[in-house]
Amino acid sequence: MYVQLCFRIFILTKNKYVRSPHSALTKPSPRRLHLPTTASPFLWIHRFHVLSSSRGARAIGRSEMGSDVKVYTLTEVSTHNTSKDCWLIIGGKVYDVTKFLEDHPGGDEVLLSSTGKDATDDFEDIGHSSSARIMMDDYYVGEIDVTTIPKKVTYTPPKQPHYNQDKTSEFIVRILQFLVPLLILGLAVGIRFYTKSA
Ligand code: HEM
Repeated sequence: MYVQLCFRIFILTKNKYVRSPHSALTKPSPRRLHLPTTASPFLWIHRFHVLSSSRGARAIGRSEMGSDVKVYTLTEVSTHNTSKDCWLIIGGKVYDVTKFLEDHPGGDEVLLSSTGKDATDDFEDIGHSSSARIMMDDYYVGEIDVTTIPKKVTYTPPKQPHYNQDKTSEFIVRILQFLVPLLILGLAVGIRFYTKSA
């Protein structure tokens, strides 16, 4: 504790010392994380300390620190699938929308039908407004363990078989197309000739 205090005093005085005359014109931000202007190890230690403090934790974000975020599996979330207890998975996050069911402008049924799966696509397809996205924060309960969500199966159509791969049969068909009408014509002429002479 004492050593930490000494470091801080030293760093504060050192920061004051290294600050250029230009920076004195601007109001120094207390939240700014000072990047070391020198290769001083003290400044690196100070930066590390700020990052690991609660202030730094907030700057990084709750999810990256991972301490106060609850991570749920798909199976856990799937159990909350009734009008009295309804959870959704949208964008890797879990939302308890039970209290929102009646107020949802799109109705409660769509929300209930989006339980037990990743509802991100359903949510995005509607084209929800930015105010709807801000509203979501009120219902946030945790993160989803993405490994528990089955991967999307993309449909790839089966390869069509090439029926006309055999060139020989194609050639025979073409010849027949030409010969058959000729044969019919010849037959007709022959019959006509035969009946006339008879
Ligand atoms: C926490 C999650 C959700 C919140 C906070 C939310 C909020 C809203 C809001 C505020 C609207 C009004 C229009 C807008 O401002 O965009 C809306 C409309 C709608 N939402 Fe949601 N929604 C959520 C999840 C979902 C999900 C998962 C679906 C599933 C399909 C859905 C389907 C709809 C539909 C169909 C409408 C009506 C759109 C229209 O009439 O044009 N919502 N939602």
